[in-house]
Amino acid sequence: MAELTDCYYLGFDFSTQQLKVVAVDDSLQVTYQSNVQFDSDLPEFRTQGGVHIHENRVTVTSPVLMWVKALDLLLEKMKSSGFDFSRVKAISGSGQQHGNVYWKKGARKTLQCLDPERCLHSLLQNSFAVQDSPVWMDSSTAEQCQRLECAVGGAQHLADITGSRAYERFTANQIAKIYQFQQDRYSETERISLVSSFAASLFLGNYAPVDYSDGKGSVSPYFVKRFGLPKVCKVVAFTGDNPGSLAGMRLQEGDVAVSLGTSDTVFLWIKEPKPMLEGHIFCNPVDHMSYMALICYKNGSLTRERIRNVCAGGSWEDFSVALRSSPMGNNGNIGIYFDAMEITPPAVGIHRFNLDDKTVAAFTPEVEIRALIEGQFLAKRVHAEKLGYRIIQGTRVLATGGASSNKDILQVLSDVFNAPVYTINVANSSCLGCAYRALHGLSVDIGMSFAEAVSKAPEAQLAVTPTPGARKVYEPLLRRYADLEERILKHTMTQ
Ligand SMILES: Nc1ncnc2c1ncn2[C@@H]1O[C@H](COP(=O)(O)OP(=O)(O)O)[C@@H](O)[C@H]1O
Ligand SMILES: O=C(CO)[C@@H](O)[C@H](O)COP(=O)(O)O
Repeated sequence: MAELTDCYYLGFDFSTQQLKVVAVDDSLQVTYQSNVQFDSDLPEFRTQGGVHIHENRVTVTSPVLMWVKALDLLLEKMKSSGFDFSRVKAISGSGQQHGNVYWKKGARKTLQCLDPERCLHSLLQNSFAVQDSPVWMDSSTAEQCQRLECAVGGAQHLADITGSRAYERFTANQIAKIYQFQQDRYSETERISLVSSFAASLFLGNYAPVDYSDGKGSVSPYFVKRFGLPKVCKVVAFTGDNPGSLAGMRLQEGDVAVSLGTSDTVFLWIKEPKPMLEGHIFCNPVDHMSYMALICYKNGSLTRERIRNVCAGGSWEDFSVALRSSPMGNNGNIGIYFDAMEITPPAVGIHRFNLDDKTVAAFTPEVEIRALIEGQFLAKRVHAEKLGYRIIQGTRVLATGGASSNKDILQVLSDVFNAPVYTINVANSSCLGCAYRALHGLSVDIGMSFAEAVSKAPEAQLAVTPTPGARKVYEPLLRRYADLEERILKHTMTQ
């Protein structure tokens, strides 16, 4: 078989609201990007923000066939735009973390002999025992979490052995709930995948193991015949979208990454894991001797969109004008906006406070917008510091996710963290990281490290620096924010 030249490496991201793809070439330049938006491109699934929020408000699912159909659509889109699949040497990808997929008995056989004349969606229609996959926004498994912590010997012990206490969105608790309430579906299930390993399974034409940093297999003959991928194309293990972003931003120890996607997350590259009752320790996707620490916030972009709609007529430009024309520190007004039950901390409701920490019923639109953005970033810094993280001289904040395209939001981030904020020039760092992982996956056998494999990749660019005087404004606000959040949490727990 002749060696492929001028190769491409593909990174896919099955995130909450969309499926995205990035292609890079051998010199790590991005050559292609595209996406499929679940709500608008696949309206037949009637999702909002890519999900269905059930009547009880705590159960949140996505139709598994929507993800399959999105892949059909994206690949067809690539084909009709002339994308040359024959040059693809390796594929990797990521998925929103924790979401789980239940393959029905017989599905493996179906995956192994897919007819290239037909789309995946029609071929896999009957391959799932549970049609509505629980996703990371779900918080309906409090009972299962309690039982798990009890069985294991307490929340801290569970964190010590797994990296996290029991969180409602985590897959084990979701599986326990399906086992408890949908016995028939559970017994029809032949394999449970994460969203990431489910996506890898589609490309492999067989079940992929759950995130394993450097495993790889050959692409399914289905994609060779239908899209012209080379037979030698490898599928490199898919991972979670946040680990994918860590790879895409080429995070270094000492940096702090802030992802502003559907969820907001803060994550760090760490060497010494110290599991606590808040936050998570995950495997590091590019270095098996290191870890990543992560804190997740549920009320991210969707809350920003709601406030934009109410206070800025639905325009990000007007939202930005409000941020630019209001002072740092918002004249002492603080807002905490938990539209849905938050993950960090587990509290709910909209809470506005004036300069004297007195509750107020409403803010003017301009104050509301700044209160939201400042509140979100104060929360990120307060919780990162609770986990022991310190902003020091030389700290870089690396921002990614949809809202990182908004410089005025990044300015507030830089001011609250009192550190420079950097971005990479590809909106989806997870796709990019997975394209890098695809490339690296081909050279792990010769012992090449991820850092070596991507040493030629473009560096993150400085986006904004802190406004002079920011530290003086935000230091007291950080203390006030922590106290106010504590007050809300106590109130939530006594209700
Ligand atoms: N100019 C902007 N300012 C603020 N937020 C934005 C802007 N453009 C897009 N977004 C936000 O980005 C979000 C999508 O981010 P993305 O990282 O693509 O999400 P996900 O990967 O979870 O699907 C949208 O919900 C939207 O609110
Ligand atoms: O639950 C978590 C992380 O633990 C979320 O960050 C999900 O991974 C969803 O990611 P986005 O679609 O918001 O990027």
